[in-house]
Amino acid sequence: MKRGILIGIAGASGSGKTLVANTIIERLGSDKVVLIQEDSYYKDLSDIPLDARAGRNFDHPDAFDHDLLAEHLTKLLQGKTVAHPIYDYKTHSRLKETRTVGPHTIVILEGILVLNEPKLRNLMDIRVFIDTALDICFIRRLQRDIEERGRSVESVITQYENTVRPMYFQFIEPSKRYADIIIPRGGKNLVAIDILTTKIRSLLLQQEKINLEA
Ligand SMILES: Nc1ncnc2c1ncn2[C@@H]1O[C@H](COP(=O)(O)OP(=O)(O)O)[C@@H](O)[C@H]1O
Ligand SMILES: Nc1ccn([C@@H]2O[C@H](COP(=O)(O)O)[C@@H](O)[C@H]2O)c(=O)n1
Repeated sequence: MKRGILIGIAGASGSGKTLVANTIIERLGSDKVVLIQEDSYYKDLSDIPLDARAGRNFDHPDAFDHDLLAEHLTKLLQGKTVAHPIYDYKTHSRLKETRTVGPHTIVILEGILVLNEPKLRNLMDIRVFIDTALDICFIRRLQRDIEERGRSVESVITQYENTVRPMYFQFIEPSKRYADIIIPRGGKNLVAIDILTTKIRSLLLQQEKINLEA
């Protein structure tokens, strides 16, 4: 039986998905809410040489283990515990250790391709797309990837031209059609974040009541 609610948040890399998700979680202020990131489910590339890994296409659906992600989401929504993988962007691989994630009433899933993938989309109760201009996304990504993901200016630009931008137009932007809510400008659209937080709070109370009565 389904005991949880799944909110999916998609959008370009750097559009503000993580910021929107974390702002909602902070505002809800409840330990019944957990964030799951599609990025944690990138396939592990530790079996290929380190210098060959960086050239891979990380923006194509095949780069992700969506079967494992769908399995973990299904378990979390049924009130079960999962061994959530931990991804390292610097080595393009999964760490040996995992994070134990227990049941939560609200699961927020964020990632570039979560609306593109039917097996994820079909599990969602609310589908959100963050619609931020691509040039703004690129500037944010450039800063973040250099500061947090160990990248150089040249590598971010090359990756953007070769894979990030083309895959956005092939897979991410078309998935906007599946959204229930489209949030323009992303992370600091506080009106949209407030509306979504209010809706999620009401779903949380409703689902908690159902779970108590079950
Ligand atoms: N509206 C905004 N204004 C300023 N900075 C933002 C805004 N939205 C996101 N950022 C910053 O841009 C970077 C990328 O945002 P993030 O939420 O990680 O994007 P995504 O998860 O979609 O890749 C982060 O450093 C974040 O703090
Ligand atoms: N080893 C990797 C794995 C992923 N990426 C890039 O991350 C982007 C998705 O993450 P966001 O937080 O930005 O949504 C995606 O566009 C991949 O290109 C990477 O560079 N290296």
